[in-house]
Amino acid sequence: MMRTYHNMIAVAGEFAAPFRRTLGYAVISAVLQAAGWAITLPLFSLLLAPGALAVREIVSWLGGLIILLLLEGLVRWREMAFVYDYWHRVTEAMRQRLADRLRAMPLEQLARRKSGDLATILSNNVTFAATALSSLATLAIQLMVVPAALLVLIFALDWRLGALLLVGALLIVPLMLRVRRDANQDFQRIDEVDAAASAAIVEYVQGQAMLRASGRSGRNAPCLSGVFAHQHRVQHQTGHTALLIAKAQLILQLTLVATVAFGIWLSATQQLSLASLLCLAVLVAQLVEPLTLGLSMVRLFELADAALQRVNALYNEAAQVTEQPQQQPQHFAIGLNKLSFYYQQQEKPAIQEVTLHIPEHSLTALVGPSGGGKTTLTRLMSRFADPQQGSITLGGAELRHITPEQLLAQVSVVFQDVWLMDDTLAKNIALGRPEASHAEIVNAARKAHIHHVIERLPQGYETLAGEAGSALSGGERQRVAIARAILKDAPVVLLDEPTSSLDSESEYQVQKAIEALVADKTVVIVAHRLSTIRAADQIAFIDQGRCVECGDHASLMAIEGGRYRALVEAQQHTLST
Ligand SMILES: Nc1ncnc2c1ncn2[C@@H]1O[C@H](COP(=O)(O)OP(=O)(O)OP(=O)(O)O)[C@@H](O)[C@H]1O
Repeated sequence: MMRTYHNMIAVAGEFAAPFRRTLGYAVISAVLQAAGWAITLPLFSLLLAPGALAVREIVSWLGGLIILLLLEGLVRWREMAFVYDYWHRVTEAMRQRLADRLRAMPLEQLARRKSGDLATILSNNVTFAATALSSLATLAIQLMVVPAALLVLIFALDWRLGALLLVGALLIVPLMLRVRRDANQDFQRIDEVDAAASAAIVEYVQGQAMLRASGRSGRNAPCLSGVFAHQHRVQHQTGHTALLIAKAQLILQLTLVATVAFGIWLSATQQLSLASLLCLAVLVAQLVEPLTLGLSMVRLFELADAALQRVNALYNEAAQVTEQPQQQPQHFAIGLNKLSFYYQQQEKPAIQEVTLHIPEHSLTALVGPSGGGKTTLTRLMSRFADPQQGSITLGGAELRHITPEQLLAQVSVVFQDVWLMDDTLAKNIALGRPEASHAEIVNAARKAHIHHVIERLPQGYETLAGEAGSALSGGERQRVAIARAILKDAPVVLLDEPTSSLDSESEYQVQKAIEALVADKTVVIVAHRLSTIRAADQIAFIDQGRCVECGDHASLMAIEGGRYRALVEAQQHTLST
């Protein structure tokens, strides 16, 4: 219970104070409600008293009851204010905080999480967590405080009646603890299979072209097979808690009936007044609803608890921090100093003790066999993740000490998979410099050799990327990304395999676009086509995470039995055959 409360306070964030206040109101209104029912005892006593009716006293008790009801309505109104005033704000703030948290998470950590899982947290779990704060928490208080207060009143009527009820309530405690524990585990499993199903659907939709080509786009698609059946199995298995709840409800009903029967016997044997018996009947009748409703809602409370835990766990994920003291890059040379890096859960390092100096305004090409570590090196230069050993500097400042805003302002990246956001092509190009004028956007597109392609589209620069996506070839998408980098005009450019899998015309166009982008910049390019990087200032040959050779084309070709030389000769041989 306390864990759930702490999770609620953590999730409420800046709204924790009004939330606490609302819980206070919920307690007060529940106590007022129970106090109202307590008035039935003096009323029944007066009504059943022998002799003339004590009208004045009856009216004053009724007046007291009306005041209590008015007070309760007033407090409940304040309580509801949280639901109406804050619900949307809490939901929005929660999503905003989670988005901030995702932004602060190292990209490597983010890439490891399934997108379906994150989507579930940001949509379903946030909605449920907000519902838990806005209405379930106060409902839970109502369902606990009202029966507790009624139990105290029944004890006051006759301690034996109270004790009987208490024993019945204690009998169901172990059952309910089991329901809570099982339901909590169930909902975590349900969340996991739901997230897996969402991820599978995303994969199924994105991979349609490939699946249709291989004749596996139907129910037997590899990404879907088994996912829904597993989801159904898990949902079915998790239904057993409903049986436990029904058992607890039965025990409770029997206890209530036994209490009333015991009260009748006490009254028949002159141990309980008739007024007390009538009052007992009223109090027991008031107990039925909150107790049965409370029991049937335990699963819902646990579902909310699971949502709170998942939202909180994401809040608490490690963030990539800017270490103190903050440093400013003094120039645009890059230094890799004894750099080593492991991907999570990988035994072999992807990068091992790489030391490389990339001078300002120079072109450095990374070459080597597939899986050697070239992409990882460029990713580390944009602080995709922090290296476990060694350091990377930009202009003499360590990346860990540069704020993300400053780093992003200095570095443009064009990676293998060009990502276009769901907006117009103009907005996509202006992503790195939203304040750019239309003329500047067109100018960047011209330099990137993509202007004539965009102009031919019916909506031109106003074409939505989603619609343009299917009309743009791989090379054209890359040129949109290059136009984006040209417009941003950052002094450092990281390019990852921009010429992979293109026909020769597209490759020529992309090459021209790159030439426009890299002039006067510090450039690191991952290259497979060695012909295009002969003029590079330096070429680093990366294999098994190590920099095994480094120099310009001529000096590397001069190494007898050198790795770069062997690669060039192998490519020349392939081209000539
Ligand atoms: N996200 C990841 N998680 C775990 N291991 C990874 C990840 N990305 C890459 N690796 C591993 O790190 C090593 C280096 O990969 P990297 O992609 O940097 O090589 P590369 O030289 O760029 O290869 P290619 O030329 O094929 O793109 C490989 O062993 C690869 O399997």
